Amino acid sequence: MAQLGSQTGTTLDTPQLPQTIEPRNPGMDLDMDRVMHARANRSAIERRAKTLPGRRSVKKDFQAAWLARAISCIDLTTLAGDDTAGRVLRLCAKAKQPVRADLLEALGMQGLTTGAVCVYHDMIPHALKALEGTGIPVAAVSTGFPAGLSPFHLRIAEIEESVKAGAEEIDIVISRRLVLNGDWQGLYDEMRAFRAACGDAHVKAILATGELETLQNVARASQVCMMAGADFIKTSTGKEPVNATLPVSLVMMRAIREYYEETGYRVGYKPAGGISKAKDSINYLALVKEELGDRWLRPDLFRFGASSLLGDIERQLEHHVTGAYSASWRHAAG
Ligand SMILES: O=C[C@H](O)COP(=O)(O)O
Repeated sequence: MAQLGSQTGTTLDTPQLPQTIEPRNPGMDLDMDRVMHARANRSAIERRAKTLPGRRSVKKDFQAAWLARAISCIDLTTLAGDDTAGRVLRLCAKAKQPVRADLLEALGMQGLTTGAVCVYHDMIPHALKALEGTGIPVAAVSTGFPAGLSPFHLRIAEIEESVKAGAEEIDIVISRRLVLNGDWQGLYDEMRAFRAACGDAHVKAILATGELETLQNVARASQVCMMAGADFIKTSTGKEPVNATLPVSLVMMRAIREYYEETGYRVGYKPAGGISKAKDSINYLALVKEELGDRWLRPDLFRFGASSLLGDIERQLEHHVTGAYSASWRHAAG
């Protein structure tokens, strides 16, 4: 596998998981001082975010490795009302072999898979069967996804059912109204209960940032969910009018960094919704590298929630192999 590098000249090794898997985030008591201290200066965040797209220059030799890393971090997703077993089987086939075999061979990337497959509860058995023996985990969205407005006991029961069905990762949605009302104790208690219902499964907390009104709310909700034991914080369901953005990602990554500095626990990050271009995936990976460091550039701490990103990455890898880069990609890659 080629090394991963950036304009800084630094390199990373292969995208396999490290020997030591991160311990689960045990959470901590709700610390209201820290919650109220969590702030986000919108204009400073937006200024910084504007410097990102187009400035990232990934050397040509490293481009395929960056894209391979992106693939290894995708939660390959189908979350549609008309999902069928057949669609989930096709999705799982893509997760197992994300790129054409001849391309993988030409790039020396045999064995590459996506990070996980993400489906609704009813699709878990189909995904598990299709992924048997691959080590690719099944993630299930839960708690009345995407609105999260079903009765609380049913949201807990849904998590328990999905864990029982074999999902190793549960993507819960928080109650946005708790954030909008500044009810941080309520959010903490809700997240704590979701965490407990997940048992040994990893829990990703979807904040639905496009509905939280301010970046300060995003910063505070991130802190509260981590204190309550979230293993990942995730931007969006993909169903809000505004989903993952770079400014929101900056705020959430900085919250993760603060939590790590404070507690020693690494919480993962998952931008989701509307990420469909290979060059966008590079921007996100570069941001993770700059804000959190290389350790977060692995599937146990970083995922893209994406239904259509893989197709564009495959096209770009094909161009890489044939040498036929598109003009826009050349520009984005520097
Ligand atoms: O969590 C994943 C998102 O729902 C995927 O959103 P997308 O279909 O815009 O890629």
